[in-house]
Amino acid sequence: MEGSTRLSMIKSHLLGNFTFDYDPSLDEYRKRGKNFNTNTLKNYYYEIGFQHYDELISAFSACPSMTERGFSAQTKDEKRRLLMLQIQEVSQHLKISRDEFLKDPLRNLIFGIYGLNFDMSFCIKIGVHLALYIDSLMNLGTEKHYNLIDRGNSLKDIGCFGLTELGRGSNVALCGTTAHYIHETREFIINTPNSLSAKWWIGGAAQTSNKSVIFAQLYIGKVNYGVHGFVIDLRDKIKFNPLPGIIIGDCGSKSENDAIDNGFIIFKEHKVPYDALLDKVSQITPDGKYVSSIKKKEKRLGKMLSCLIRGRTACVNSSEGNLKNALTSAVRWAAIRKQFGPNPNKEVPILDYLLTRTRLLPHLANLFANCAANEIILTRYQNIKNLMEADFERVEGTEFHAVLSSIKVLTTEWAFEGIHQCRKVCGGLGYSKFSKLGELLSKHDINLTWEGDNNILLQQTASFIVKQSMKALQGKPFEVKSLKSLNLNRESVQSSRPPTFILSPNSLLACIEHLLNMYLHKSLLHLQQNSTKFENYFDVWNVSQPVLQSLGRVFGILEIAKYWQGRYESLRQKDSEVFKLLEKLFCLFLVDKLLIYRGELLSEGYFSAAEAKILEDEFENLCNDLGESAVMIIDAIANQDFMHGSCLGYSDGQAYKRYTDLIEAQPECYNDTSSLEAIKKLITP
Ligand SMILES: Cc1cc2nc3c(=O)[nH]c(=O)nc-3n(C[C@H](O)[C@H](O)[C@H](O)COP(=O)(O)OP(=O)(O)OC[C@H]3O[C@@H](n4cnc5c(N)ncnc54)[C@H](O)[C@@H]3O)c2cc1C
Repeated sequence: MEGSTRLSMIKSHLLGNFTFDYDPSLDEYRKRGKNFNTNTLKNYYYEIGFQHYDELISAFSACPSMTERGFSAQTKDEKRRLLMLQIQEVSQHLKISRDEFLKDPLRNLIFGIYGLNFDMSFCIKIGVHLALYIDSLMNLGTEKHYNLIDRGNSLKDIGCFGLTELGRGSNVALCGTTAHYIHETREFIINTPNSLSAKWWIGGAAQTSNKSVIFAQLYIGKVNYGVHGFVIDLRDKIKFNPLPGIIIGDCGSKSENDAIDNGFIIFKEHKVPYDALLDKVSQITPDGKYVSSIKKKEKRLGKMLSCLIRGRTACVNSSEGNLKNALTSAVRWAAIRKQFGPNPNKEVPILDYLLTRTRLLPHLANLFANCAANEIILTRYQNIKNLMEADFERVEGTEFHAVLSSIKVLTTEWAFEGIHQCRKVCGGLGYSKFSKLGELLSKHDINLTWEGDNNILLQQTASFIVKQSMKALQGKPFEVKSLKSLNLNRESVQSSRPPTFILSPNSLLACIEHLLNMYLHKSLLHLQQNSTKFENYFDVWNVSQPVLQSLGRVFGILEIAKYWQGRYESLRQKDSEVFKLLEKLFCLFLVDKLLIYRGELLSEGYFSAAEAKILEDEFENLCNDLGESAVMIIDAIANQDFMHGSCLGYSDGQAYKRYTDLIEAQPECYNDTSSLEAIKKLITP
């Protein structure tokens, strides 16, 4: 037992009403796990950007507001104050500047990942400024905006990102805010023409930001040139009041993430200078003519929205952090918590039950898949960014958008389901605020909607696959890697059967590939059949959605799986035990996904009922086998205890003591008189 743990146990014996002997349950489970090198697994998991983690861990650990954050922040205001303090403290320990970013963009991305592992609100608050506001200036602005980027990086300005409106979210092309060009003075008048056009939900607008990138319809005379970005001062920097012609309010309490001050913004004929226009793509010449390097309006909109890439990336990263923190609590707690047993005097840990293992282990496999998804982005992001800077319309850019959209959907959904399962595995104590699981679930929830609603994003992935396939059917071969495994021959897809050794990683992967081809042909068939029933493509597309959504999903699963397999293969020679462990997690991931689509595969005749049964058995075998090592796996990849902050998930395994200490530390624990008067009135003496 560590000295500090022993000391705090002695103190609690003296002060509290709950006393516990040292609980060895977690240590005992650790000894049971299959012997593998946890360092190899840790190095594998954090390999990309490994060099940056030490800097981040020591910066975060040096901030008292982060290591001792506790559970005291209750109200919206308290949460906001604490968050600002955390940002302030971290910024004193970490160098952030445009030069640092350009020198090493990976460092910034890893900073985002680590921050999201600490707390979504923390990272989103600073992320809206650093990623959405500053990225918009970098992607859409020109040299004259560099000064603003530097000011933003050194926190002399704080900016927000104003796209969504009260009346319009997903359909941003129809945003209502207008920017009318006045040629005489070379200014724009920014206006909110009606209540539904108020900018809404804008993170950081209600209190923190003095600047914003605002998206508005650009008009010259009566001609509308579509949505453009403008960088606009919102407040004076002395009193922090909104400038004349700008009204700002708070969007009110939310389900969670209240530390982020989401606000609404109304413009009343507010004048801004010409340089407010982020003019990399489009300019207005001195004689008042509109010129643009991207001719089509909808393509220009695509460029404007490319600023959302990092936001979407953040959703994938944050899913990994949230799910990992939840699993850390649930797996450790399941090794500590004992219920029932063959011997009435000796209960067994709930993690011993096959049922618990089948509830937790598929989510652990998803977590490793999410880690692979993070890496797909980390390894491709800079290259794609450079390619798109040179030529925005490159097909590689569209492909990246399709891949990112699908993996954003998958990972955010996996994390949501996984966190909820972890809450249930932790039973009643999982519902306590001190387990952090409820907070994680509510905070994570919005990842399924912001940065592109998941259902809309899947449509974009499906649209990319369908368009490219139509071109390929007309004789233009697939140009991008992710589509090379598509088989355009419907008969050959329909007649294909699973490889004999259905349970090997390659055979399972082949089944997923088949599933993708099956959904491709189903989608094309649905679109074709529906085009005879409906007059316009809008309706054809909409009624074909159920099958198109599956196409978008399976595409992402295959992309992640292909990447993941390549990564763990690199360990085959280096460490055969860790290699075998990762291979099992990989197979569990694929088996779990194939079981989701088992009905479809059976009805298409791809599987027989006996083959489906083999898959079901394998699912149980893998969960059972991996369940034995689950604590060791979590130990290898878990965050430091202060990062997850859950009393159930601490690495010392003293969950009961940590929980009751927190309960007794609450001022109202033994002395809550808040409703005493009302109770007295209610109860007749
Ligand atoms: C806490 C929070 C913070 C935010 N921060 C910001 C910010 O800083 N800046 C900013 O600009 N925005 C921000 N947003 C807005 C966010 O990006 C939008 O909420 C999101 O894009 C979804 O738009 P919506 O809410 O209008 O939903 P809608 O677009 O109205 O969608 C509602 C439902 O309709 C469905 N739907 C829509 N179209 C279709 C279709 N064609 N087919 C089938 N179904 C469809 C969707 O799937 C969804 O389920 C924030 C939102 C929240 C809640």
